[in-house]
Amino acid sequence: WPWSRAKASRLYNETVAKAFLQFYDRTAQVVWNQFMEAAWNYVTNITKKNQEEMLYKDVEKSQHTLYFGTRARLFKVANFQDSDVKRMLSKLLNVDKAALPKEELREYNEILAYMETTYSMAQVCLNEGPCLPLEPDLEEVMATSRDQKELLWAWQGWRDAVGRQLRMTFERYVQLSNKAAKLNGYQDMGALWRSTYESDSLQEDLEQLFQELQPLYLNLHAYVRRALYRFYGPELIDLRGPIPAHILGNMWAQSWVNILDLALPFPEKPPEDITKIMKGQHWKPEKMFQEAEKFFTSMGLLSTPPEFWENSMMERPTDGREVECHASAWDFYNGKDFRIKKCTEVTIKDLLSIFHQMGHIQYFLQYKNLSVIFRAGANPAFEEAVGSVVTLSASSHKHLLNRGLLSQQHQDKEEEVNFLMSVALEKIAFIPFAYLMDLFRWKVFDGTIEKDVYNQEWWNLRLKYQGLCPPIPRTEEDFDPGAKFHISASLPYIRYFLSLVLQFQFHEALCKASGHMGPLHRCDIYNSKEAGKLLEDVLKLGSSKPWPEVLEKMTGETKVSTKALMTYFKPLLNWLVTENVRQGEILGWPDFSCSFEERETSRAAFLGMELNTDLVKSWQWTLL
Ligand SMILES: C[C@H](N[C@H](C(=O)O)[C@@H]1CCCN1C(=O)[C@@H](N)CC(=O)O)C(=O)N1CCC[C@H]1C(=O)O
Ligand SMILES: [Zn+2]
Repeated sequence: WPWSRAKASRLYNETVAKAFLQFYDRTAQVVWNQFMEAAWNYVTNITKKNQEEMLYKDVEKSQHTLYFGTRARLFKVANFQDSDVKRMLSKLLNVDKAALPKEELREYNEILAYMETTYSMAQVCLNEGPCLPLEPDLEEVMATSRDQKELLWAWQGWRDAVGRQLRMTFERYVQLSNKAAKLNGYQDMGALWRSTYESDSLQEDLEQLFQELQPLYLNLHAYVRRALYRFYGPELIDLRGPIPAHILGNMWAQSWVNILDLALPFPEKPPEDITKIMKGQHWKPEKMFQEAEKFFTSMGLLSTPPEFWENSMMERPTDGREVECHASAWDFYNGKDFRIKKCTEVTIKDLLSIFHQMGHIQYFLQYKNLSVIFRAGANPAFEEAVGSVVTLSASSHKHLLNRGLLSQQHQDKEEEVNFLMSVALEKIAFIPFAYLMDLFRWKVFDGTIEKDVYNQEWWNLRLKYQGLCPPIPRTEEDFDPGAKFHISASLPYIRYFLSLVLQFQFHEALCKASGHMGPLHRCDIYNSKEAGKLLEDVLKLGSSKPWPEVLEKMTGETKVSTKALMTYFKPLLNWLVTENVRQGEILGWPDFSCSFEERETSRAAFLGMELNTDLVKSWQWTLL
């Protein structure tokens, strides 16, 4: 190639750079597409042969990345004019795991496949009876059982089947991850992950957002703790302590919406059971995907190509194939093939989750004509926020009524508080979980958390940020973080924390564009071409511009702000604070442990905590 013959770097000029990038783009589309096909074949039919094929294609992809990554370094971008060329070249410099020597790259890819497959194939067996997979069975138990012994069985069984198996492998994964990061010029893998946000104040900004959301979370935590106390009694709940992690309706306690029935502010006005209505209307998975797509096309956004409907996996296969059920959206980087893989059940929860996945597909469609280098969200949180922002409208009373999924015409004040509580149990409960997932991994990568204390440090963070504790004593034989998909699949998570704030900021901007008047939580942007245009202009930029510029295009602001989220939940916060003061609730968990065995080990953690109760008390009064 011309540049390989170039005598001096003076030939590595901007014109050559453009040819170099075009050649990269054309070849990357082929190499990445082949890898995605092999990866898809593996996760939708887990066999040794398919794993070998995927590992082989992964090596090819890494060779391609390394070839271009090393040559990109030779261009003197400083005096280049074209900002796109400069931005593309700088993105090529990070070759991630491709920097590892051949043998270690092979070992690393085998470790990644082993961890993700262990998670996807794990089951928990009843004494004589069947073995239950996570989806839908164990998740169903965690969501619907109100017998704390049964909940404990599923909670502990899942962690024995997954976390314990990954403990040793994870240690080697950390070593190789950090080696790869260092070979790319980063301190550790956490630093490499954080670099995608192009901000040197990311961690401080995130902590600031978390602190702003604390009053909302602490009030919800105290209120839910009271509700669980009423149902499970004092032998399980200490009204001044953390909540046992197995009774929140979710395997990881990351969403509490499944215990809405126990925490309904006005139980005499329960919301309609939309899952029942869907089943009564004979909804099928395909109809759920069509419903989600229709939301986007109603806004004038792009529809999915035929390949989507031909190639997606919308249900768990019944032909005995082992598959990875964790839902995901796939871009095959050929501008034509986009898919969702989901073991869909006909429930409102899965319908809303499909909106999230369809948001990824819409982003893929909007940026499909960009260079592959720019086929990503403005930052990973933008990717996550697109589907979630549409879900905020799709889950509104107005929208569900309009789509025939609710029959009750209007919502009175009390029903509205019930509705806001259901959204808060999904969104507010999620805040500290989404924050601590990468706080934990960043500390593991930078060595603050050493391998012989992984599990107790995990639980110290779960105590400090979520106000949870393990229902039974944990040891360093356990590896509870590994029981969460993204940790076994080595997928960063801070994107979901940032997306939680961003999606409300987007919601406010899109609702304004749609001409919505009135409370934010009643807004439904369905059918709004103005909102669709605003969203389209943002999505088609992909990652070609720094994300603050993209955020400004959408919202007029260049900074992530919790203002919209606080506006959305204001009516609920008022109700919560009044209720908590009436009950004389303690905000936070000064008793810091669930059971006497726990008391000793976590005392040190608690005493080291910054949580300052006087500060918290002051909030209570200001909020009042
Ligand atoms: C159910 C959802 N699955 C992820 C998602 O949709 O984000 C999957 C797996 C990880 C990445 N991914 C993708 O699809 C990517 N290809 C998207 C992209 O292109 O970046 C998920 O994990 N969620 C939803 C909310 C909280 C979190 C959870 O359930 O904890
Ligand atoms: Zn997502």
